[in-house]
Amino acid sequence: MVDISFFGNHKALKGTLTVPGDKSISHRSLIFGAIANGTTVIKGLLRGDDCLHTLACFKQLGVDIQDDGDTITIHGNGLDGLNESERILDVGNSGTTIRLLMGLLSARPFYSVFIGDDSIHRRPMDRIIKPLEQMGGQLHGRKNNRYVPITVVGQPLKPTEYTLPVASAQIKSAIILAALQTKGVTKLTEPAKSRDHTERMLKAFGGHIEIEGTTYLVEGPQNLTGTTIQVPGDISSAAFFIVGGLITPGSELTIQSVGVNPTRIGLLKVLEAMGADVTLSNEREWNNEPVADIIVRYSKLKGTTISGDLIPQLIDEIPIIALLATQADGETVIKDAEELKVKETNRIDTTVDELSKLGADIRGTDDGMTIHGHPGKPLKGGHVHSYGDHRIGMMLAIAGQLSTEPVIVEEAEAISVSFPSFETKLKQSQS
Ligand SMILES: O=C(O)C1=C[C@@H](OP(=O)(O)O)[C@@H](O)[C@H](O)C1
Ligand SMILES: C=C(OP(=O)(O)O)C(=O)O
Repeated sequence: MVDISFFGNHKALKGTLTVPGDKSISHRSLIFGAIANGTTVIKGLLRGDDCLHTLACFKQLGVDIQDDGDTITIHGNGLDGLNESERILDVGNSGTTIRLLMGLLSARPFYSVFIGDDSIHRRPMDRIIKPLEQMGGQLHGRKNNRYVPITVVGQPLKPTEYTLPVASAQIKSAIILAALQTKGVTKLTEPAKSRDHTERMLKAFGGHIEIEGTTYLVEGPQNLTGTTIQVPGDISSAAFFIVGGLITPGSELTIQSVGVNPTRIGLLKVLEAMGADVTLSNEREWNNEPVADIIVRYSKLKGTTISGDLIPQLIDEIPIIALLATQADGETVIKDAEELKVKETNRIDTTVDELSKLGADIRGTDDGMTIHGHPGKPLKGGHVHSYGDHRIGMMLAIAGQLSTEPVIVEEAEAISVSFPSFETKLKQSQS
């Protein structure tokens, strides 16, 4: 367990930077590359712990993956190129890895076992097992099929119609990966639009999916063809620098080549409502994914309400939005965000508890939190805990921009789950 001290001492954040590759897109590029026929080249893959676990799982499943330190090359042999792993598949801290691979492996003709870290052992897996069981899948987990360890006895599945209980790209993607291997048409409906990277990347690999609003039709079986993927920067990682710039007087930052997929830009919509000076430039597309440079300047902000269909578009950004709201004039209310309770930690509790320790005026609710902002009022320093949650760790590090004493983040090594170069980049930006 590593403690790291963060103390920005109100130093403006300045300059031009890039953030590591998008985590969701990185996982999917490895998955599709592994099950496609032919060569897939991935540039800009996130080398965070979560994606490295996905990569290691596919190596264990017998996929030929070369890594020259810059580019990943996968020599895929289609779905038949996956073979039973002799050992347990360890997903570490990564919910995306386990949930997407449960869907994928439920239709492969072999036996698989998954484990992960303590956090993964507390996160619900029945949300994946239920729809796959409806397709005839045989998956089992601890506590009545709810928790890891999970075993999967892969076999041919039948198509189904399923309505997701929550808007979740992990559930949607797990079912799509099973449906791609299943003869017939599988139909999914989600209550609100979740991130659509799987759908976009499926098309980049030559696959098909019909999308009508929040209903998806997948006809299987499908054969995919390897391609070249350039992964954009992760807006969920950029969010820490965007907020750092907005709350530290004198800041002006350009974050280059960030993914601005419409299902991921809830943060930008909230910032506009709060009056933030954030602009996009150099807009383009990489493999069906919109990309732009984001320019951020210190701004005076006002509180806002964040709820409903916007929540899935910014779910991972809520801890850092809570910090931002401490500096906005008036009240910020976040509701309809119960999903925060089943992330790496219960992010309602960990955000509220740790920001309260730093003197923030914040209160947890059943489905979110309420923050009373005090623009210009410094936060306190002292010991705070990430509880092994990378996003809580980085949010607390950015709080150190405005603290009167250093903010010492316990279990700060968790940050490498999604942003290994975070501390270095933050120090480089502090003018
Ligand atoms: O599919 C993905 O890549 C992800 C989906 C989201 O989870 P849910 O599907 O549980 O909402 C998000 O919180 C997670 O960081 C990554
Ligand atoms: C929730 C997250 O990831 P995962 O579900 O893949 O662990 C996250 O990165 O914030």
